[in-house]
Amino acid sequence: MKKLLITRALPDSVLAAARARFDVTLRTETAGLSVAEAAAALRDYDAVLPTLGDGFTAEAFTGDIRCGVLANFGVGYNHIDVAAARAAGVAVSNTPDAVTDATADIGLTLILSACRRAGEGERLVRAGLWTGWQPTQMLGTHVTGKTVGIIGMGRIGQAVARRCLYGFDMPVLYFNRSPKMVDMPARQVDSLHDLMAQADIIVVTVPGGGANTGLIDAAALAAMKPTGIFVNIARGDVVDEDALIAALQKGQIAGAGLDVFAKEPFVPEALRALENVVILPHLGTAALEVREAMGQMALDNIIAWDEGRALPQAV
Ligand SMILES: NC(=O)C1=CN([C@@H]2O[C@H](COP(=O)(O)OP(=O)(O)OC[C@H]3O[C@@H](n4cnc5c(N)ncnc54)[C@H](O)[C@@H]3O)[C@@H](O)[C@H]2O)C=CC1
Ligand SMILES: O=C(O)C(=O)CO
Repeated sequence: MKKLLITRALPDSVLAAARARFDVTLRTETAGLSVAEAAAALRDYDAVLPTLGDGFTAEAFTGDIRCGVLANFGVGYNHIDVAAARAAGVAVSNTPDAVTDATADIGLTLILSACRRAGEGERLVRAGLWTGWQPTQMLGTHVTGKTVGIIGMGRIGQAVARRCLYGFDMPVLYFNRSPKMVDMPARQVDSLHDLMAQADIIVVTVPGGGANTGLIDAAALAAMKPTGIFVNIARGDVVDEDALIAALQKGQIAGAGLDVFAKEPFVPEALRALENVVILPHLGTAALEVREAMGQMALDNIIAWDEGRALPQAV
């Protein structure tokens, strides 16, 4: 039996399926693998099922390598240096599609919560400070009919766009790195700053890492409307977090909804102190059947590798 390292606890059904087929070591820590631990995993196991936060940097691939496949649990693989993996003969796969609807749903959760001040309202009630319904209390941004601007019109971006368009009558604008045709009435905008300026609500759905680190900087945020709401469901490093905090503190934008942060699980105190920000602990795919589908997809890629077949979701 091949030796498989699973770097984080997974749903029972996925673990049972993995154990039926492989000699499984399950790591139960919640923190990701350090670079040294990632290097040791590549040295000691035939296959690894890693996830976000694990340190598969170029340095991790410089030692002895026994591992033949890294089957990532998640669609985002910015924690894996894929070029270094390829050079070391390690195949990489991910879990596209399995994550799309759930992550888009969290995007809508953040749009609605940030616009309608849901977090702030809940804190008020829990603190026993609600004095009763009033026509002028806690007025937020009306979502229906507002223009949404999607940055990165891939699988998740399109799923967010469809929900906005058909659920909330929202005109959809999008900015994609390459020209992108989509099967819905949405308009592609040629410049990131034009998109930031034209939309009422911005949703970021690009991959993290590489050239996308710092894509949304102070200048991009400054292009937004003062009434604008900024939502990030992609990766924290895509946004200059200090610039975002400054924009929120100055009232340069109206609010934000964030599922991801630059240095997870660290969330800056300055961000946590802001009433006009809705903060979630990277909940995009946090539903049992979604996590089961992701785990089974990762496992199917390891089985394909074990049987000498092409990886179905090769990166
Ligand atoms: N919050 C969460 O729990 C989750 C977050 N994610 C994140 O969402 C990301 C997107 O996932 P998918 O939609 O499946 O990927 P995808 O590959 O289908 O879509 C990404 C899109 O972004 C575009 N793009 C890339 N760089 C760009 C740039 N600089 N400017 C404009 N467009 C750019 C690509 O051309 C592509 O259309 C993942 O890489 C992951 O980091 C994914 C799942 C869950
Ligand atoms: O799939 C991903 O990239 C995530 O962030 C977690 O599901």
